[in-house]
Amino acid sequence: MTKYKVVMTNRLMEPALQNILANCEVKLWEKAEPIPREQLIEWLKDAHGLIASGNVRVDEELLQHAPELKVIAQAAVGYDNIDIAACTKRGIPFGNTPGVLVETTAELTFGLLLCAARRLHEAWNFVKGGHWVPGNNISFGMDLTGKTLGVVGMGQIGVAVARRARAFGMNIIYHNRNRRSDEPQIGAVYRSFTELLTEADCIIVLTPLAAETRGLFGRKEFALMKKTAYFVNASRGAVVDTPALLEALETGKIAYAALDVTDPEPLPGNHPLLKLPNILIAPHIGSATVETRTAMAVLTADNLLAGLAGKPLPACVNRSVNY
Ligand SMILES: NC(=O)c1ccc[n+]([C@@H]2O[C@H](COP(=O)([O-])OP(=O)(O)OC[C@H]3O[C@@H](n4cnc5c(N)ncnc54)[C@H](O)[C@@H]3O)[C@@H](O)[C@H]2O)c1
Ligand SMILES: O=C(O)[C@H](O)CO
Repeated sequence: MTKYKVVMTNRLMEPALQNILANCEVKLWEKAEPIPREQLIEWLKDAHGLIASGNVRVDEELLQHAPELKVIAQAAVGYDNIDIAACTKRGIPFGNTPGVLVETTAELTFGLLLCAARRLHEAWNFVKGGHWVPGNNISFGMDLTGKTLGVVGMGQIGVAVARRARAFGMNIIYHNRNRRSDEPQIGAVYRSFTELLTEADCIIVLTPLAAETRGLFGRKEFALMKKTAYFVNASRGAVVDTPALLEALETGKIAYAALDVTDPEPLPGNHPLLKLPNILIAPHIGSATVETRTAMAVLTADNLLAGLAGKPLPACVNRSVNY
């Protein structure tokens, strides 16, 4: 039996990779740098399936070079690198991995806030650097208990973060594209975007990156925040205007930022954000545990194989082409 041809722009965790290799003829890009566009175009010319990754742009121009493509899958919930309208126009279902990474990403997101508020990475560097001598200490942090957390983007991960914040005795306000009907269950109170910015002691961003959220946090928004505010971004780097964040941290418009995502990514080693004392940056590791990356890989393989077989994807973004 002829096997379907599949292009993978990065490696997936076992056993999902073995499942795909057993069922398909695979071209796998394994190098650390993103696959060059020309290489991807060349590989896609007779491919039936594509496993994409966040560093690959899937748009109309790319799809023109993939006439046989039946399905695209990606091991991520965010899909800002994929032109969904272009996929839909060609009848290609796109599968992502919602749900399976919610608790893990919430752990990292709330963990960033906790580490930032208690200055844990400064504390560790202080001790490691041999500065812990009588009379010397790091600058003090901030209690979370009793403070107001503002969640912007109260979706699956936002709700899981709110649950953790409640356990820490925080009051929770949120802003979302649509006001939620389950506020009592979540234990969060709705605010307009401006109200949230002015009222929150800590702000956590968990919206998708889309046209309406690109640059959502700019100079004006940082100016509205409390000077003591802690700002956490675990969504996508481009939701924040990076020069505006830099200025806000340098000039004391806000107190501190903790980021799991940056613009650009990876952040170059000489980037001015890295020179600031009031920032903590992680290299986009929200979902990066063995268990969760494995679950994401399994769902991605299931999406791919379902699409190749012409069946509904377990998690499909453009369902209109895949029922
Ligand atoms: N750091 C990481 O490793 C990591 C991991 C997983 C997800 N993410 C990011 O987090 C995002 C959210 O994931 P999720 O699973 O919670 O998705 P979700 O779809 O469940 O939640 C997103 C929420 O944002 C809201 N929203 C959309 N546009 C908005 C706007 N303009 N203003 C306010 N709210 C808006 C939506 O209504 C929704 O409630 C993903 O799209 C992805 O970009 C990052
Ligand atoms: O969107 C997501 O799932 C994460 O950012 C992937 O790493």
